[in-house]
Parts: sequence; structure tokens; C-alpha cells
Amino acid sequence: MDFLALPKIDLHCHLDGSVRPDTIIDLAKQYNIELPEDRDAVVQSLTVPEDCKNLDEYLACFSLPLQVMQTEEAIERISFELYEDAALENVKYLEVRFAPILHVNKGLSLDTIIASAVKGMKRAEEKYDIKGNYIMSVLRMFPKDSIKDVIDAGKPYLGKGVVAFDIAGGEKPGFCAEFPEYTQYAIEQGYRVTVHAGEQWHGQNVYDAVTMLDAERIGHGVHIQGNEDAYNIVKEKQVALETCPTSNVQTKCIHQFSDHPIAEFKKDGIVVTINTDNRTVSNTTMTNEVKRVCETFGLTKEDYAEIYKYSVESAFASDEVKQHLMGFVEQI
Ligand SMILES: O=c1[nH]cnc2c1ncn2[C@@H]1O[C@H](CO)[C@@H](O)[C@H]1O
Ligand SMILES: [Zn+2]
Repeated sequence: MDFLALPKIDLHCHLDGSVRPDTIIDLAKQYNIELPEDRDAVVQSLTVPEDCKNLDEYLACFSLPLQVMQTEEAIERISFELYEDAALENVKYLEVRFAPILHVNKGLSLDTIIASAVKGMKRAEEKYDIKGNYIMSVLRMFPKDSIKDVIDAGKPYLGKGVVAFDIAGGEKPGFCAEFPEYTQYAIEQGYRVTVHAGEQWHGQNVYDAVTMLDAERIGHGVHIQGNEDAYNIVKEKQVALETCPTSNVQTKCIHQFSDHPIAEFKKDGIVVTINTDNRTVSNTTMTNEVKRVCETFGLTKEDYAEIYKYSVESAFASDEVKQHLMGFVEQI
């Protein structure tokens, strides 16, 4: 298979984890933000170390990108460049997520932050054969008082570049009990819901995200393995798992790539999708993820076509966009 030429879909990609290192250097100079001594050191600070111990250490790599992502221009540019990078490797549809509340440090309003991200995406959609949507993330460990503000700020963009609500950040057992009020509010406003769960252990969180938070998709979800209730509900309800295999190995959620359950899940009828999580932090691309999954688990073109179709079916896109994306299946 020519993995670069294959049509691809990425449903789980963080904006702040996917910034080009050269853009960070450029913007840091412009804004007088202190940088590590040379380009290699910058790349090193942005990319997860080999000996990363866990998800919390992985999340430390977001500190420098977030420092430069505090102006309209920076957010618009980074959004455009992410869609451009994806388009150039034949990603046909990309849902990008980020937490608007992490971008208010220099006084931007939530509205301006979301508008800038959507504007960059639209500029790329005009230039390239790619379509996209944004997902508004909130962080589990952050104070809850701004969550409804984020949901309200994204509301005017629903159907115009924003589609869904997500909960991200370090994972604790039982976190879902704190969030039904917020996912319910988001659903009432017209958002779709996906939740990071079952990433760092805790399969029970997946069950809770589906039953308590009405999550339609789950970010990662690999740890439904070993939790019968979680496994069964994901299978019965055909809840799509947004798996990000390289990221899961880096955060030590999975011991090694060949231990990833994606192929086993697929064989058993679970809806699995292949995604990047963070192109820069995880030092990956969709081409790399699809190649590693297909080669490690011996997946055929037909298997990949099925996974591609799962991604189309579980995308938070309009029917029109989904139909357009189904048109690429014959290129697989
Ligand atoms: O794999 C992940 N699991 C949980 N949270 C994550 C992951 N990758 C990134 N973020 C968190 O999401 C925020 C918004 O994009 C990032 O700043 C990071 O803290
Ligand atoms: Zn993620």
C-alpha cells in the first residue's frame, strides 16, 4: 500500500500538540518569548522523550506552544498550517481540538480565540482538498467555572466550523461524576460529545463516559480491555474509539506498539479509528500511524477501507461532507 497516497481521516488531533517547530521559533522571536538554545533543543522540548513515564509527563510538552498561541495571528496561522500539513499527506477530513481557555493569557476573548482557529481552517479548506471541524476541549483538572463560558463562546460557530465538546487532560478514576452537568449543557446547545477516557488505565471511565456523559465517541478507550462492562457497552452501542497508537505507547498506556489492541478490537466488531493525537508532541503523521498499524498487524487494503469507513461514519461532519468522504473509498 502507498500509505502517503491513501485517503485518510484524523478525528483526534490537538492543535497545541501539532504546531510546526519552525513556527514556534518564528513566533517566539516575534513575541520575545525565551527559547531553548538552538533548534534541536526546541524540537526536543516539544517532543515527548523516549523515556516518558506517563501521560502527565507527556502533557508537559505543551507548555512552549501554548506560550506562543496567545494572539489571533498565531492561532490563525497554526490552524492553517496544521490543515495544510494534513492535506499534503492526503488527509481528507480533520477534526482538530484545543482548549480555548488555555489561550486567554494575553487578554484574547474566547470568541476571538475560536474565530481565529476557524478562520485558519477555512483558509486551508479553500486552498486544499481537505475539510475540517473544530472540537472545543476543556481540561479535567481546571476550575469548572469557565466550562459553560467555553460552550457558550463556541455556540455561534456550531455548524460553521465547530461541532463538538471534549474533556481532556490527565485521567483520574471516576472523573465523569463531575461532568454530567456540562456535557448535558453542551448537548442542549447542539454540540456532539467525545471524551478522553480509558487512556491511562481506568476502563471504567469509558463506561461512565458513555452512560453518564452521553459520549458518542471515546478518545483512546484502549483500556476497555479488561473491563467487561466498558467493553460490552462500546461494542453494543457501536461507540467509536479514537485510537492514537503511537501516543499510547509514548504515554506508557500500552507497553509496546505490537500490544496495541486496535486490530483485536476491530476483529471483534468494535468501531476503531486511527488518529494522530499530537503531530509534533508525538512526532507523527497520519501516514505514519496508518502504516504502523497496517504493517504491525498485517492489515489488508480491505481492512483499512473498513477503518476509513468507520471514520467517515463517526465523523461529526454534515451528511454532505460524509458523502464526499465516502467517495474516496474507491482510491483505497
Ligand atoms: O492524549 C491526551 N490525553 C489527554 N489530554 C491531552 C492529550 N493530548 C493533549 N491533551 C491536552 O489537551 C489540551 C488541549 O489540546 C492540551 O493542552 C493537553 O493538555
Ligand atoms: Zn488527545
